[in-house]
Amino acid sequence: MSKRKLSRQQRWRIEKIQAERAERAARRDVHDQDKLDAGEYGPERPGRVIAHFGRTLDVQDDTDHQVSRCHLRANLDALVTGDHVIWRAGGNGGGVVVARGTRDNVLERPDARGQLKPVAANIDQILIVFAVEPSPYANLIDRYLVAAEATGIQPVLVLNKVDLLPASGGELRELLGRYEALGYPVVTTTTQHVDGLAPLHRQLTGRTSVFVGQSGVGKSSLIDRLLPDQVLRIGDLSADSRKGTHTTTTARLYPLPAGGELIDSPGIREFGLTHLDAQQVTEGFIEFREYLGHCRFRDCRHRAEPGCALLAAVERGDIHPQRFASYRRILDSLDDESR
Ligand SMILES: Nc1nc2c(ncn2[C@@H]2O[C@H](COP(=O)(O)OP(=O)(O)OP(=O)(O)O)[C@@H](O)[C@H]2O)c(=O)[nH]1
Ligand SMILES: [Zn+2]
Repeated sequence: MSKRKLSRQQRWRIEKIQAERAERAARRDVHDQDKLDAGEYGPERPGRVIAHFGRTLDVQDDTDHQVSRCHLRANLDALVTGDHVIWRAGGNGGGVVVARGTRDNVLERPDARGQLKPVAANIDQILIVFAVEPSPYANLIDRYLVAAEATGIQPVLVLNKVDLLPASGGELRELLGRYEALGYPVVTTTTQHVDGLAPLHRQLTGRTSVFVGQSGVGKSSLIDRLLPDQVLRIGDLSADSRKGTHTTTTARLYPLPAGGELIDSPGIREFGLTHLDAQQVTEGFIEFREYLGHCRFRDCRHRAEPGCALLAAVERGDIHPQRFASYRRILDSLDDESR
């Protein structure tokens, strides 16, 4: 068989599969529409997506908090964990999602091909976890803050393993003071004391949060303590036979015992500085914002230009030199990545 013929045959197979798929989806939608018209589904109710497996979703009702496995009307775009939806209950515990609410914000991550894909929505705060050990490298915190600022979601700094801090408090305490002065909430934790998570509990109550941070800082340890009843937290998804191991990357929303929610997945935990441009980095340093647009040259790169408002602020001591150095390093690393 010639190479060409084989590839034509393959193409045909692919087209056939796609056509069948589209037809199936259309049939299901017509079928749904019939059922909706015939009143086989209950009334429209608000809910929230707490997990998703392709076009199958677990939706928690806003009123009675019951979870129903729903499918998505074929005319709706893919939803993510955290999305507010309108759904209708069907027979045997299932249902159909008929509309998506507007998103306050969305957390995105590049997929295998480098395309940004939403992974979770409607998040109130990103908890950036770092630790006394392994200690954060210079500008790690700034990198996370810039990435968080670009999403529009409030970042919160969580310093874990404070049981390992020297009595004097060390440099990290000083560093944290600087971020507090910029207006960032800072919380310190330890999993080694019974009440070591008290300040964290206060920060989480009534909000939807995600945890991010470097390996080894204690994210799993903290989350295990926050969700004591969720031993199967991530593992239970891979037991779902319909999607195999792929579902382990799916974000899931967990209610916190004291109120509030946590959205977690391995992918979310690895959230970091990806796909940012120079402008996002510049605006990600919140104390720079009041000076932006005040440089003598409109295209000022804030390097050595005369009349640079940022450099003048650093000079006066209004911008900390370490934050400015950090800014330059992050910009330089973007240049490296795009080369
Ligand atoms: N001393 C001390 N050790 C801690 C604390 N919290 C976690 N650890 C330890 O730090 C190590 C790493 O904790 P993990 O919870 O696995 O960290 P992680 O951030 O989930 O790491 P990855 O799974 O690699 O992303 C473990 O040996 C924990 O026991 C703490 O408050 N104090
Ligand atoms: Zn400038």
